[in-house]
Amino acid sequence: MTDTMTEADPATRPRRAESLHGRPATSDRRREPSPRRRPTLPRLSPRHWLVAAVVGLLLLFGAALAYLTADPSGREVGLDRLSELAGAGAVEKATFLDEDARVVVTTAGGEQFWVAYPASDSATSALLQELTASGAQVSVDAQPGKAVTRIVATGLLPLMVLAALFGLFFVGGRDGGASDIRGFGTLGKRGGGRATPPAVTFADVAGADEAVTELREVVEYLNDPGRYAALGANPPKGVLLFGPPGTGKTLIARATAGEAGVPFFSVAGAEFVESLVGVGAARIRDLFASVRAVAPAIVFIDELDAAGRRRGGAETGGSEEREQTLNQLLVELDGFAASAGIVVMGATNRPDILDPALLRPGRFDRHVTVDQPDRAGREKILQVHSRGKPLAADVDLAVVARRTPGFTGADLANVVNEATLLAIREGRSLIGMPDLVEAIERVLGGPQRRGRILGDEVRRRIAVHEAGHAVVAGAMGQEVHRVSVVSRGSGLGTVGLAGGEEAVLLTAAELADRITVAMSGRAAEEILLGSASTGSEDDLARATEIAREMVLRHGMSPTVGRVRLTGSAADVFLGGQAATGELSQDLRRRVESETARLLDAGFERAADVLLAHRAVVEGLVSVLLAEESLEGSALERHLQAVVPTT
Ligand SMILES: Nc1ncnc2c1ncn2[C@@H]1O[C@H](COP(=O)(O)OP(=O)(O)OP(=O)(O)O)[C@@H](O)[C@H]1O
Ligand SMILES: [Zn+2]
Repeated sequence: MTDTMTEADPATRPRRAESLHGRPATSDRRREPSPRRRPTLPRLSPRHWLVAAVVGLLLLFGAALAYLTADPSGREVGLDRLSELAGAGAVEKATFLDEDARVVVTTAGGEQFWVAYPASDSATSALLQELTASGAQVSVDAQPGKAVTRIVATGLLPLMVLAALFGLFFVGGRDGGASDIRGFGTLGKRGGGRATPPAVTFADVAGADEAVTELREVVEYLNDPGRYAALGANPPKGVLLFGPPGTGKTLIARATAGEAGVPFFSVAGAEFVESLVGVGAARIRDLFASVRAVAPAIVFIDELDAAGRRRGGAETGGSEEREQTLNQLLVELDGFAASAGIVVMGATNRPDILDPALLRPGRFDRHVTVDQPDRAGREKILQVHSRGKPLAADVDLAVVARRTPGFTGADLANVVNEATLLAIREGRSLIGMPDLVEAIERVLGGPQRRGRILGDEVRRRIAVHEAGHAVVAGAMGQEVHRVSVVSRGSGLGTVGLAGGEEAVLLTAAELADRITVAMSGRAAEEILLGSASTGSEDDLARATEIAREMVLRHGMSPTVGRVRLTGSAADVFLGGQAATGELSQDLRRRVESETARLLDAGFERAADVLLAHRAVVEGLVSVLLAEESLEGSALERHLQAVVPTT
């Protein structure tokens, strides 16, 4: 059981999650500015190469023609005029341009003109002799450059243009075999995929161990799809990656393909939503046709929410198109067999707005959370990105990691990049610590980051809240396997508790414990910080729900009695609204006060534990502020003093 300090919709929580946490008063992380796209050089497909070749060849052809037809200097005169001048000894210089079939003549007076070769070769040699005899300085230029150019321009170039055009039609005429450059031609034609698997592997992904572990199954499946089919096992057909922008969802999907050695098709959800009805659906059909041709393969749909938005909303324009697109996507997802070896991975940071039909079994039924990295994760990411970069001896990546809480993988890649640029700009061959520090400032100052970073005070409050949950849960004998103040999905911090959720029966004492654990974050804030915050809203909602059910459903309140209050009024009550009618005024009051009493009791118990172990809580808070997350034996050591001995 994971207890997530969630601030968002239930849909954003990992399945089987129990939430003990709350939302900050104002921010809504889901409305974050859309993810930055790092500019990358487009990969050229054969099709693009061919287009480039045709254009290039045509340009060459034009240049050659211009060269060949360029006029020699001077005006043209007749042969007889030349003979006249030669006879008078007035020709100073005569050049026979063989390729142009012209004679360029300079007179004693410095005048320049040209004469076309006579009609026959013999006449031309006669002219040559005549000019030589006249005392003119005569030369013959065979113009080898022009000769070659003429052959190329009139023979070879047109042939090459024709060949390239032919290739273009051939490549363009079938699916696949193209790249994933966005916005060029139709999706079907460019296919989105490359037959060669990406070069990135899990080794290039750092600080996302949980996600990587879950995706190993996908790799295994792609390595041998037939085995899944033979065993009748449920293959990982659709995987939904969710997490904040820049946490490496695209990278992880690409690395999964690289690890499995299969082609990777990448498209953006928005590409399927056109204004023309039916175009998006046709693109999806084309895409999957190309994927089937090269399977096993991975299809990655970035920003899945753009195409997979909940249907039937009151939207203006484009909704019919969106519906058709979504339906086609569902048809494709249902259409391929377990042995097909096709895995569709979707990424979103708004799982709450996805159409529920997309999340059904057999579709996007595997959910992988891609978290913001914690301190250790950030250090590993920094290591990955500074691989092969010249770091000065004073650089300590652990220190950089400590200084960058809240930074995503993309932010950290940016930091290393900026630091490199700084060093280059100043003509240094090594990247120093000052460069990295300056780079952190620059990335922090960027427009994307400013809203996302949490102030020290808020971080401390989150740490206090989470430490409170952890210590109280530990004291209640629950197994706490992880505490973290790193935002997870849309949450602020988390406490991972083992077991519990699947219990068949729960005793009144166990329910009371749950209320106590839920109230403990709030209690810690009040005790250690002297005030409450909005961060406990979800915790309170949970605790209240449990308390109401104890009173109304399970007859666990002495004052209300061992009774199951049924009927619509009680259900309304359970739904959190004031009951009307059916429950008597008196009974209603008793239900209310019993609920409040159970909640108060839970709070008091939590507060008692926290007061008794205040030093443990404070110790945990400072470790959390430094390390950001704590698990395994390190966490065990911290909670040792509070865990009851059995
Ligand atoms: N865990 C990580 N390990 C190493 N590098 C990372 C990691 N996360 C992000 N990066 C770096 O940040 C870049 C951007 O990440 P990516 O585009 O994969 O994020 P994303 O979650 O898909 O974001 P978006 O929501 O913006 O699409 C990656 O190409 C990589 O360089
Ligand atoms: Zn909480």
